[in-house]
Amino acid sequence: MSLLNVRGLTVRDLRNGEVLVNNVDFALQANTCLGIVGESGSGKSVTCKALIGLTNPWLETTGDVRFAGSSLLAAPAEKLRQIRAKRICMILQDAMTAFDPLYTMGDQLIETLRETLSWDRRQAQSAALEALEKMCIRDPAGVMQKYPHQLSGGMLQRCMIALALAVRPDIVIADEPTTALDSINQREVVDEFRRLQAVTGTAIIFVSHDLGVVEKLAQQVLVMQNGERVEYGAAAQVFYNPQHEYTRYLVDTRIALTKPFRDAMIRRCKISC
Ligand SMILES: Nc1ncnc2c1ncn2[C@@H]1O[C@H](COP(=O)(O)OP(=O)(O)OP(=O)(O)O)[C@@H](O)[C@H]1O
Repeated sequence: MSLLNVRGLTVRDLRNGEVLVNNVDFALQANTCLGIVGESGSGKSVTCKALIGLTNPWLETTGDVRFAGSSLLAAPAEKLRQIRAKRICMILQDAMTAFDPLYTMGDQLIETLRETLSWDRRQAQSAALEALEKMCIRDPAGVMQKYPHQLSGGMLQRCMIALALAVRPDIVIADEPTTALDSINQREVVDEFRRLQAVTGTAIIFVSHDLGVVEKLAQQVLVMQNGERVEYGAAAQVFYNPQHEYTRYLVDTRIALTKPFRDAMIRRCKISC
């Protein structure tokens, strides 16, 4: 049985009847990563938020979403809140807005762990430190004393992943977690997600418009366009033998974007070798 099973997920804007996500099916297996790709506005974020009841009140979600066998769409608000706190965590696009600028990272990590897992302060503090160490953050004690604005975007993303690591949810939903980062930090954050998966076995839904990033992480890929599922399957199949024209377009665009860079690097290497 899949950890998460989604059938006919549909999200409609009740104000104007617009269908934002239309009849989407997919599944997430334990200890795997599902990549959701598609251009801006294709419905990736709305899909993820709808799974865990985080959409605005004017959006109506229908279909069947089963987490470990039980329905998430039918779950009472309090149960859903508990699931979001402990079992399905969402990592947001912009790490800067996820943390409160008025508190140190240590206070925020410790308080979140205390509240979520009912730990005492010492327990939460050592778990936070351990999680930061596991994310290969140098001087974790120093980072705990810093305020968010004193840390880089990449470091804040790592702190968010560290928090997810400490909570050890069943599923982490990461919505474009590398968008705000430069390419070096992007690569580091992707490595952290790999580490997160290796250390905890957490299943990941990784949303991105960057196929290159998804290719490094995902075993399964869902391609979305205009709120519809256009392709879904094993990553190798989707990337190397795409069936749908739109997927071919995404793959070709990526090649077109990266080829000049790759060629330039090869030329440079040849000159200097
Ligand atoms: N809260 C909302 N209320 C109404 N419409 C929304 C809401 N959020 C998103 N939409 C609309 O739903 C559609 C899908 O948006 P969504 O944010 O899911 O796209 P996306 O694929 O995640 O894009 P991006 O890569 O830019 O984040 C868009 O047309 C968007 O304008």
